[in-house]
Amino acid sequence: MNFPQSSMTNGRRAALLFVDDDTTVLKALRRLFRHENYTLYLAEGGAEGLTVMQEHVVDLVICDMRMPTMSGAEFLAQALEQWPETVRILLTGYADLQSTIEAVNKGRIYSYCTKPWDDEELKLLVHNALQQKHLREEQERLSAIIRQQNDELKAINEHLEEKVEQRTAELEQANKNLLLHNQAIEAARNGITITDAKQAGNPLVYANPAFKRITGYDLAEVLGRNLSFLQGGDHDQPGLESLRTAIRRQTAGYAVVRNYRKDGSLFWNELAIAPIKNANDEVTHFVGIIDDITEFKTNQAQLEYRASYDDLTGLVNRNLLNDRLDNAISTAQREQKVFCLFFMDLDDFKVINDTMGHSVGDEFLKIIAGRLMNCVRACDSVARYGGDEFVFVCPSIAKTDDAALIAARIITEVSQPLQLNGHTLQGAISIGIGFYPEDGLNKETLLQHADTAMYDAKDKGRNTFSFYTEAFNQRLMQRLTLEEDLRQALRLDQFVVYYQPKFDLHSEQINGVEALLRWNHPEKGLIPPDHFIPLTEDTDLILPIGEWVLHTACLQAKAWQLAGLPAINMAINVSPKQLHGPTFDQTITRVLLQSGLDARFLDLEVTEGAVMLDPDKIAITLTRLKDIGIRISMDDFGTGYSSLSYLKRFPFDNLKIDKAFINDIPLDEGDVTLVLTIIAMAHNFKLKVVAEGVETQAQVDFLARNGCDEIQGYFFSRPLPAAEMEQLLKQTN
Ligand SMILES: Nc1nc2c(ncn2[C@@H]2O[C@@H]3COP(=O)(O)O[C@H]4[C@@H](O)[C@H](n5cnc6c(=O)[nH]c(N)nc65)O[C@@H]4COP(=O)(O)O[C@H]3[C@H]2O)c(=O)[nH]1
Repeated sequence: MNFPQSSMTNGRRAALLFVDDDTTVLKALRRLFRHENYTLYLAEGGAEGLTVMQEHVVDLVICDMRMPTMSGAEFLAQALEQWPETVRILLTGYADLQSTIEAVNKGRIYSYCTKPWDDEELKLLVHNALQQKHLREEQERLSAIIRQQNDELKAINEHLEEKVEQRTAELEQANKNLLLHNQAIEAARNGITITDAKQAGNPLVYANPAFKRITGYDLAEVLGRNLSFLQGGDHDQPGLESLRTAIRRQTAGYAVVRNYRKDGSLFWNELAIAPIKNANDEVTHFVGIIDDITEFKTNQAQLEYRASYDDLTGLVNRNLLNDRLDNAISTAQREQKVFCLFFMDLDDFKVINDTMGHSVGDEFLKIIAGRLMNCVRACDSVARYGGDEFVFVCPSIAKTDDAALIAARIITEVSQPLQLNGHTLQGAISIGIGFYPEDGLNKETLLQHADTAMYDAKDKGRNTFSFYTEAFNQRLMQRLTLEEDLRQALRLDQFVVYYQPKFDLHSEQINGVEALLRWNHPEKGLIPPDHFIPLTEDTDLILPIGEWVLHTACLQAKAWQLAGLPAINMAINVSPKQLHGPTFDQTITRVLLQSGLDARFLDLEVTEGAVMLDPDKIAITLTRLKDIGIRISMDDFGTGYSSLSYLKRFPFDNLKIDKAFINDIPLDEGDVTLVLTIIAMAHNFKLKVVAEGVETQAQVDFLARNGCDEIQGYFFSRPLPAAEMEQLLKQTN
């Protein structure tokens, strides 16, 4: 028989092992299979058989059942454990048949063959066993391949599923993103448009809701149209050209353009466009982002305006004035020309502001600004330089005569009465004029010199104009020096108070003194107050100096009382600035407290001009002072407004007739009538009358005869230093 397949296992010859203690059996078996295509191993016992199996690959074992030392069953059990793939066949006698069949059934051996065996049967058994082994191995190999392929398939499947899941997630995310982008575009504050770049005329295919909010157009009205309709007729704009170029070149573009809403109103569009490309890199659409920057533009314009113009009056401000002056100077230099500059300051504007409030003051300034503009040519610059200061640069005026004409016109215009808040007001302005280059080679000097000239105009009586002169500049410089000297005088204690007695014509006694300030200058000697008080008024120096006088005079009055001299009134001059100060009554109370002087001995002399500045406020202040016992005198009566209503309105105790009316009595009939009228009128108001500047016996007699209560003047005594005044008090009272 030929069994070619079974003799080969995995491409090699199958190996058979015969185990029997009987060498004749072994030889018989070898003989039987010698010519078959097998590799044959022989072992004379179980132990040797196991050694062979360890050293060689054995496909089939034929083993005798009954062997000494190790039985066939024992050997096969060990072989099964170590080489389960090896086919095991038992050679058995009939005596062992039962246990052999059991072994077959339990799978411990493949089959058995009873001794003596039939050769062909044994060969067939071996062949079949090997065939089966081969088939089983083949099946296992195939199963392994199938298992491996299954595993690979599973892995591919799992990978595919993973991929599908991932793709699905990506798609879901992409969908979400798309939705989000869509919502973002719809919710965007900026207008967003998409136009079709492939169609002629680049028509609109999409616009978000903000587009409607900004332009007022519904989507239905604008779809399919070219967005140039937003320009209205306003096509001549530089920004548009850059947008057109961008579209032509299919690139991104940006421009700020004027657009018009559906209602025709203008809005500033900060427009950015960008091309959208398809997969083939072709531009299919343009996206446009519209930002309505109208508010920003308006604010910007306002800021620019504010940087150059005065908010209140709309006149040029200092910044722009500086530029214009620079220009005027360079033009004048280039063309060898002269130009003129007016420095203007409203007279008594502070009074309007203080008495009527800032809003009236502002309105007043606006009206004046308008009037100034009326006086100049449209191309000239009138600037608001400070609170109530204005500057006018006039390149066309080169001669003093022309400048004087304009100045006069400005004064006339400003002085026209005007109605504000139910009041009739009359403006007044002082103008200083300087010429370039004569009065200043640069703008700072020119402005300063015109300002100096303006002070000259003020000095000349206000509501007038002055040309800059070096002489006045010198005077101004002296004034500045004097101011500094006065500050120093206060620091160095150079002020002294003189006292001039007041004589009571009824009791014929000194019943008071007036404190009069002197400046004991180390070089110039005693300087009278008229020489420096006006300046201290202008500079606020009067406040510390006035307080010093109050303090010194009150201390002096108290000192005389303490020295046993009869108690007399101490009259002290109060300047308008002091009186209008917010803490004047507190200052007085403090001075009284510090000096220890009883309020009823203090007599404050105020002028008509001072109370006139803000009558309501001053009436309250004076009443408050009067309430604590202080006396109030109206000084210099007759020189100012001399209004009867004032005598009623303010809590005056005394009325002082100015020296100007006393000088020529009793000879001048006019003055006599006036003085008699004042005395009668004052008495009607229950005021005492004091005559100032009494120098002659005739004046004394006249005044005594006509009921004047007190006199003050050189006739009785000049103002005296404290020590001399003390002597006089001792002698006379
Ligand atoms: N020709 C002539 N003059 C006479 C005669 N009798 C008095 N006088 C002068 O007339 C001035 C009277 O003072 P006033 O009217 O209050 O006028 C004062 C007053 O307005 C102001 N003044 C003086 N001291 C002070 C002060 O402490 N504070 C303030 N705010 N002003 C003061 O200065 C002005 C001038 O003061 P004075 O030079 O001291 O001049 C004093 C006095 O010396 C006379 O018979 N003939």
